[in-house]
Amino acid sequence: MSSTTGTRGESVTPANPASDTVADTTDVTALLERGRALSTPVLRAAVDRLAPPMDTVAAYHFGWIDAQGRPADGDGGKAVRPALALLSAEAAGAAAEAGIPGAVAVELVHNFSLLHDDLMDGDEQRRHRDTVWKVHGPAQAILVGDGLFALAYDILLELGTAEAGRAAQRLTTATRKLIDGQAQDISYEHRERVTVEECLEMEGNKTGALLACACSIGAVLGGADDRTADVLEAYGHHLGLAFQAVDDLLGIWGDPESTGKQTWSDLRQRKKSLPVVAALAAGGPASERLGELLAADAKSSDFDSFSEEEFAARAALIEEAGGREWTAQEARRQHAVAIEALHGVDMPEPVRAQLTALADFVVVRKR
Ligand SMILES: CC(C)=CCC/C(C)=C/CC/C(C)=C/COP(=O)(O)OP(=O)(O)O
Repeated sequence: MSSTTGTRGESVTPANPASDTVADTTDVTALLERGRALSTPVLRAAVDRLAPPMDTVAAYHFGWIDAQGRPADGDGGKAVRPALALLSAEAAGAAAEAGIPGAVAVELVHNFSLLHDDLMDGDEQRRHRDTVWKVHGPAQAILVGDGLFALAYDILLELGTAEAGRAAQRLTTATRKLIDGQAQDISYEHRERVTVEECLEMEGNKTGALLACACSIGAVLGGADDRTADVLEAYGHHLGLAFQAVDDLLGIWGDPESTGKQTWSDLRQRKKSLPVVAALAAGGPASERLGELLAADAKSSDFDSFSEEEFAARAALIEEAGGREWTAQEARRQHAVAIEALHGVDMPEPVRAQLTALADFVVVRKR
């Protein structure tokens, strides 16, 4: 496997234990850059429609300006969903450009969810800078999130075509799942035990649904019939599950320099992410000790001032109980199912290869 780093640091070097079995992914940086280049002008024009100061707050969130309002070239995210939408339009036989409104609509919903999620979780860092609620306050985080959500439908529905209506319906279904997944995720933080099945269902909702939707609405806007869109949606769903499994690994063992988030971010949040749930389900001494510690943590009034060492001890138990390896295997399994799903559609072979490369990137990413 080759090792290279893109202009925004999209390393394709194996980054975590999920990466053992994937193919070379060296062209992914170009795919992500293309998605970003084609969608950003439309995204910026959409954001400009927000009333002040929401337009400025959104520009800060996307990294176009800094906290002082000066132009910036900040980390606006990996743009995985736009890349998927454009490739799916091509898979349907259209030019990539046909997928742009879908790419932008999904990216708007994704960013709405990040703004609200950071506020709900009290997360202070995203994309290597302070979160919107931290800089501009909770009201702006809520309002700008709402604004991005509404803009997503503007972008689709002002096309005025039957395809845009079908795409908007798929976006609504995906957003409902995204919200369900978030509600499940939050409720699980307060539960002592969550099954692996419950965790996978939650992750399919909170992450799988929107990646799936990026694919299906890109395809619909590219002229695909519903069956073809459904096949690409299945690819995106399993890719989303792989994506979230890797996110769960990075949420415990990720390097903050790469992820742009705090150390041990998911442990600080008491997330019942896959490594934790799998470790608790494994049984054995490490699993039992972890269960005791997490049960005590749930009642501890000192949890917010836990040291790095205390989180490191919990991470070590999760790993010893097998939660890290199980999650890495799950990422690889979902990656394989996603690629297999692509066989259900006739598409130009270069597009199939690019969708495969994007799936490979998802399991080797460090951020
Ligand atoms: C309703 C509501 C509040 C829902 C929240 C749901 C939520 C935050 C799900 C997590 C999805 C996820 C993996 C985000 C990171 O995506 P990414 O790594 O592609 O982010 P990037 O754009 O920064 O690269």
